[in-house]
Amino acid sequence: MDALAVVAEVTENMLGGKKVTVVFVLGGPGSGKGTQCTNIVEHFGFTHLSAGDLLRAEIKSGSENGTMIDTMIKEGKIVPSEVTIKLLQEAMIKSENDKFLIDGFPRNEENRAAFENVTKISPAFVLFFDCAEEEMEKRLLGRNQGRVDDNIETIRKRFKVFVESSLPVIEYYSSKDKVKKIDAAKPIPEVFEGVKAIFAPYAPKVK
Ligand SMILES: Nc1ncnc2c1ncn2[C@@H]1O[C@H](COP(=O)(O)OP(=O)(O)OP(=O)(O)O)[C@@H](O)[C@H]1O
Ligand SMILES: Nc1ccn([C@@H]2O[C@H](COP(=O)(O)O)[C@@H](O)[C@H]2O)c(=O)n1
Ligand SMILES: [Mg+2]
Repeated sequence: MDALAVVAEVTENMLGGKKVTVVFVLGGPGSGKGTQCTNIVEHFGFTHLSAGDLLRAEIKSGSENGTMIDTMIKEGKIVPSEVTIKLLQEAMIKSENDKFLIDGFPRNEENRAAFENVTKISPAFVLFFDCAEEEMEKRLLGRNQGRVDDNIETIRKRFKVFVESSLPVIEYYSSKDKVKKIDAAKPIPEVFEGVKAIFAPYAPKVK
C-alpha cells in the first residue's frame, strides 16, 4: 500500500475524532424507511437520522431557514444541500454512537456530491426499499401523522422528484455495487426479515 493510500484509509469516514459507519436508507415516499429504521435501531444499535425529521425540527426551532424549509417541504422539493448536511453533521458529532442510518438522504445528485465533498464520508452500503407507487400512495394517505406533505397533490410531486432526482442517486451507487435492494411491498415483519439478513454482520457482539 503506498503512502497516499494509507493517509486515505486513516482519514476517510472520520467525523469529530471518531470513525463512523454510515448506511444511506433510500426509497420512495412511504416505502417504509422510517418504520424499518426503528427496527434496525432496536436490533443493531444504529442511530437513526432522518433528514426529513431534522428539517421539520429545524422549522419548529424557529431557525432563520425555517420558512424556506417549510415552503420546500409543502412543495415536495429538495432543500439546498448545505442546510441538510449541516444538520446531519451536527447530529452525528453530537451523538455518542459511531453507526448511523441516514434516512432520506442523499435525495439528489447535489445532496450526494456535496455530502461526499464536505464530510469525506462514503456509505458502507445503501439500503433501498423498493415499492410500487400505488402501494406507497395508499400508505401515505393512511399515515395520519399530521404531515403537511401527506396530501395527494404533494404526494404526486414527491413521487415525481423521487423518479427524476432520487432514482439516479440509487443508480449511481448501484454502479459502485453498493446497493442492497429490499422488496418493501411485503408486510412490515417480512420486510424486516430481509433487512435483518443484511445487517447480520453489524449485530452487537455477545460477550
Ligand atoms: N411494509 C409495510 N406494509 C404496510 N404499511 C407499511 C409498511 N411499512 C410502513 N408502513 C406504513 O406506511 C406509512 C409510511 O411508512 P414510513 O413512514 O416508514 O415511510 P417512509 O419511507 O419513511 O416515508 P417518507 O419518505 O414519507 O418519510 C406508515 O403509516 C407505516 O406504518
Ligand atoms: N435530503 C432531504 C430529505 C428531505 N427533504 C425534504 O423533506 C421532505 C420530507 O422528507 P421525508 O424523508 O421525511 O419524506 C421531502 O419531501 C423534502 O421536501 C429534503 O429537502 N432533502
Ligand atoms: Mg420517513
